[in-house]
Amino acid sequence: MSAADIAYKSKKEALMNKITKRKYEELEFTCEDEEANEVFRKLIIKEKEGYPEEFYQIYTLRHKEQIEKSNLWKYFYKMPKGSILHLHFDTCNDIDWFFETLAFLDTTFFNPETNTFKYFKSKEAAEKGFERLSEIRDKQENKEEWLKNIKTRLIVIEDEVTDMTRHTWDIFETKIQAMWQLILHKDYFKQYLYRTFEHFIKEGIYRIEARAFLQSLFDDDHKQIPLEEEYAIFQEVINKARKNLNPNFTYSIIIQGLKCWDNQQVENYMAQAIKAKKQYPDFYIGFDLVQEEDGYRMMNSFAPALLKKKEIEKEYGVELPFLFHGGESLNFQENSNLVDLLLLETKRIGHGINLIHHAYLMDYIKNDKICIEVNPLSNQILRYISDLRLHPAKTFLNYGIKICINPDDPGFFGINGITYDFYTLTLAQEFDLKDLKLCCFNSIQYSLLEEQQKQKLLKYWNEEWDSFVKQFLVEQAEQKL
Ligand SMILES: O=c1[nH]cnc2c1ncn2[C@@H]1O[C@H](CO)[C@@H](O)[C@H]1O
Repeated sequence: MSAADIAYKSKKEALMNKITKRKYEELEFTCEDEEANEVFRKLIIKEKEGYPEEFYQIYTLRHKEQIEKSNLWKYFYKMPKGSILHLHFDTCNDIDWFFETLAFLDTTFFNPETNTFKYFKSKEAAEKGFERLSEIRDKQENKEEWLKNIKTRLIVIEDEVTDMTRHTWDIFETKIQAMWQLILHKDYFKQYLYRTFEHFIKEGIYRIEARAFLQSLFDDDHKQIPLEEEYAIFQEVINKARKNLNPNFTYSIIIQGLKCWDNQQVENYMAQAIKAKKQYPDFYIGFDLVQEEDGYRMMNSFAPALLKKKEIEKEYGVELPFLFHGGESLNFQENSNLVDLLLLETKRIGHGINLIHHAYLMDYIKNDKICIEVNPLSNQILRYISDLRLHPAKTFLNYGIKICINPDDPGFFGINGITYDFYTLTLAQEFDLKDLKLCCFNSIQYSLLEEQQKQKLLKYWNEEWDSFVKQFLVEQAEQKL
């Protein structure tokens, strides 16, 4: 090698060191991590060979069954993933389970005209148009076909995702709301929530920060439940999960309001949210506004209401951070919500897709360590990114921006848990094991856990991660023999 070659090589090495240091600044890798990473990188390329080109496009979940049977699925499933930081509390229904447990109870009613489900304590109490679902089923000649069809009322299906004559958000919102009057009944909700926990905890999730409405649960007479009772219901299910599934598990709520509200409604709701935080500070941990971002007002129009937060916080003597959705948009001129999110001091950003187009903000977001909650399959199903290879996740990651991987509304996408998002994003963008370790680490590091608890969870996750990597290496070595 010539002197010039040697100099070039060492210059390149120095540059690469600088780049990786910036990307991994808060994280360390063991020798086993490095070794496993090399194996994993090759396996990902091999795994990709099993799928056709269209795997990444438009509706990747059409390959759901093949994904579950793939060589690497079990590793993705078992990987200790840390936290889920972006999930809507009411969109996790495990459809098959629902039809086995709750759908045919005497209190489950359905209106075939409006396609809505609703709880009624008795037949006499049922509103016009609603029939017991079990009685509707009993009248069917072909029960199997009917069951298959009714299941599609609760999820977004491929035909809807690909039907360009319809706006997916309309389909999506209608289907979500069709379940509220049933699943948010206090007794149904307890079972539903526990089932959600089971899925996530089995997949190596130790914490969930879910977006939820304040006081959305109701009793047998459809009366809203007081905050104290609602809190008690959540705690009962969380404690059961801690006892039966994992004692390290925690669940907190980011209170979500709606973008269709006017500023007075937002302000009043925010005040209620701050009051709830004062009462249960570990449980109610943040504030957000949801719904289709470009379907309603822009964030700067909400600012007059949102800026009142500091005043209200002072009054109650607590702080309730903003954790806003933002940049879930393909409108680049009209939508500069990300700028407003920075000014409003959001702690994290849900989605952040159009940050690529407001690239002048990337430095601020990196330096302020504002974690981006990435939701790959949601972005594809809601038609923001049709090809997962073009998702900005890896660009953010390589730039040094903190990201974590999330499922957003898994039940409504017809899946359970978070593994599908991990798997499909990894294949699409050729994430390696170090990238994934970073995403998992970020999901704990940028959670809103109180510092001591966070350190404790990081330690636990680290141990789980190390044994996962060791096991992976052992199995890979055995396969080679
Ligand atoms: O990706 C999203 N962006 C914005 N809002 C969403 C998204 N997914 C769900 N919701 C909102 O959350 C409610 C359920 O809790 C949905 O009805 C929808 O308004």
